[in-house]
Amino acid sequence: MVAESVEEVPDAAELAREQLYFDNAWLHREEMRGTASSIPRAAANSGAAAHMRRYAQARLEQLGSSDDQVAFGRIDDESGEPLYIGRHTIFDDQSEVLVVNWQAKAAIPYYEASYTDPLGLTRKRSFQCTGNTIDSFSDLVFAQLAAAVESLETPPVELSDALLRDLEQVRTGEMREIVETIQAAQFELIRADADQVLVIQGGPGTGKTAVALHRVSWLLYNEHERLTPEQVLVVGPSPTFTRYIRSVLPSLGDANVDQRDIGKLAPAVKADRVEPVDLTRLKGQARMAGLLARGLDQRIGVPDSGNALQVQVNKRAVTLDRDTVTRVVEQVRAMNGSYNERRQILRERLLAVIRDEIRGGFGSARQSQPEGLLDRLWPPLTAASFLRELFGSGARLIAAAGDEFTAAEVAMLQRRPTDRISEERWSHADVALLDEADALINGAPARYGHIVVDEAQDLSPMQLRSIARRSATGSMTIVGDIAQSTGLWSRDSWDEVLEHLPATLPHQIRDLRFGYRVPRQVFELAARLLPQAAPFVEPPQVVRDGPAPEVHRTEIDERAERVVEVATRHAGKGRFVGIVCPDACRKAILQRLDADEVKWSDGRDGQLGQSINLTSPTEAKGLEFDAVIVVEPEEIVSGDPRGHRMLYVALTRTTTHLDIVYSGKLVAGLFGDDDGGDTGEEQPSAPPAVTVPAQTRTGGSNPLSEMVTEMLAKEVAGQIRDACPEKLWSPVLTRVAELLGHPPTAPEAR
Ligand SMILES: Nc1ncnc2c1ncn2[C@@H]1O[C@H](COP(=O)(O)OP(=O)(O)OP(=O)(O)O)[C@@H](O)[C@H]1O
Repeated sequence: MVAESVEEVPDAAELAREQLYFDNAWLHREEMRGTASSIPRAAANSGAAAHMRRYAQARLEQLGSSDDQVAFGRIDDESGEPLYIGRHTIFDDQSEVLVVNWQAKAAIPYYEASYTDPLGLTRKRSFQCTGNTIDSFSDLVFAQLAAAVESLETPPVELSDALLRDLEQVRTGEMREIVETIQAAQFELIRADADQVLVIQGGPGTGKTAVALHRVSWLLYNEHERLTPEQVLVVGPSPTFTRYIRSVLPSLGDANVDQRDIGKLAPAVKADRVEPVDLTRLKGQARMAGLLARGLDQRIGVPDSGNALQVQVNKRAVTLDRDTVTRVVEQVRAMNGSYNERRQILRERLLAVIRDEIRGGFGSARQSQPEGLLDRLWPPLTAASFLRELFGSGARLIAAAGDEFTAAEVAMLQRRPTDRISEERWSHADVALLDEADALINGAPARYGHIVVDEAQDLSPMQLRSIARRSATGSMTIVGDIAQSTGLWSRDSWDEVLEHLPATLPHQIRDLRFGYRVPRQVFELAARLLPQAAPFVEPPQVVRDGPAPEVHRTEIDERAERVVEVATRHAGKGRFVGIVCPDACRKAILQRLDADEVKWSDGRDGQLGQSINLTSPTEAKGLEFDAVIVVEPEEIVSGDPRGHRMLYVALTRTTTHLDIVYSGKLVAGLFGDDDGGDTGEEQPSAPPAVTVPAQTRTGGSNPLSEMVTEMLAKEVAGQIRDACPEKLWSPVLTRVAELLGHPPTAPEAR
């Protein structure tokens, strides 16, 4: 469990001294801001001025706003020399550093010093400010901390008040930077070597996304000679997620990083075609890459038809020698390079063949039109036209499939093309195929020096290939949680992801163990799913408490009303609310929201609103809300091949409040094993959360289950008592047991 850290209370004189330092640093920062603003005025011409304006703007952004506190921390080493840590470096008139920025190597001990290894520090101070006015500060004095810890049996997790305060803050629709409170284990990953594939694995809310984004900022600062913001790509699972995280890097001063969702990597198409699950899965498999490569190669060749080798030279038809053309085509086909690069080479070679053929008889070869012949030998294609023609032709598909696909799979891939290519409708799975085809036809896309992939555990092999081909060096940060891996590509191991990523650099898988988002009471409930969802995963250790989850049992036709009622109650208290509901319940809830004129936002639109948001469990991945309402958990479980994982995701989106609204069955195992068939009346709230540590949640008695049993038993007893005389109680109970399929054990046998 987490222990209180040893922190000193500030004294007034020291506070005043610190404020003087802050005021002085503030004045110097203002001077630096003034200098930055005047840079464009020094430009010799308008071109230079534009360039300098951009530079000045970037410099001003780096320096933050006038209202920002100059520093958030200070470290003192054994020499007694303090070092102030802030978001931006501040110099005085003699170019001495007054405040060092958090990414600087000198700031490392601020994050990584601990009572076991203080890294030469005697003290770490954290400031709480309003603007640049220090309200208070707290100190960790490492010698005192070590002494205090020695007296404890279990070493504590060091948690500062600043961290706990930060975690308690009300959330908005956008993720925030966490530079003030990054924890040592997180910082170690943030500054891990760039030359690797670093996999950050961790339970919900362990800070994986936050760490990956701060890692980008760290690398941009410390590796600036080889990495610019434009050379970094951050890939998220959905537009909503990308919007949710998009302001973190700009707020760290790194605005030009390319942040996109996985659907936006390929050539732009509208991907709204709905396809059967089997087809989506087939299209995501890596062997589709072979099919596309073969299919494209099969578009090249010398046609049999009579006039195929005719070209017009100086308005006269000339037929080229078949053997010669065939030899040239085969030579070019065997070359390296994209389809279009080689097509260009073939054009040049055809001109040479024409030159030889006419030997000056029909005028110059330059007056020939080889385009028609070129198109017949090597047709002009775009990714979309190639894929449309491939899927539209059984013969082409069969030839491209070779031995690697069954006849049934080929039949599944075939579809009738639309009359016009602009009318073609593409599916999500097609997007990665279009990207693969585009790379084959036009060559590799723009490549990046470092790529971050969030929620990587769910991506298809074809999507992973899309990402891999954008990596210039193999340097990547892969983020996710195997216990949250759901959908068609749910996995039990990172190896299945790594096999599709570049292997030019070594990889390592690192765990984050502390859960910062989800309060203990909620996590203990969610963790009950883990033995079934991901038995091999060690649950994170939660760091704070919150209110117990509430369970609402309603009639099916009152379910939407109850959901909206709970959501508006939370929203009324200024909370950022997420309704996580399976598709089957969605319509009724949104109708109810509209009927009640409640302002809400649709997670499918790619943007979260400030108040009530409606999302599916899949869309909710990676997001968080102050209050989460999970609707009909049983349907969430049955709606995904890894339904228990999906429910685990849904339940762990909250930073504070969790409500579960259901009308059917409650998922077996969530509240114990006996609650699946409960038919009781409304159950206004769940029993309080158990205090069993997550690590010991399996085996032994189950207090939550006992409480539910007790509650339901009392409810049923009340109904029987009200409904019939005492002499009927026993036969009624016997009949109830029979109806449930469990004849009661004879009393004497118990
Ligand atoms: N050191 C920290 N200081 C302050 N807040 C933190 C810290 N670490 C994590 N958090 C907060 O915890 C919450 C969860 O973080 P994040 O979304 O990065 O977790 P995650 O591991 O990616 O979760 P999930 O697996 O659910 O996507 C965020 O609100 C984040 O700001």
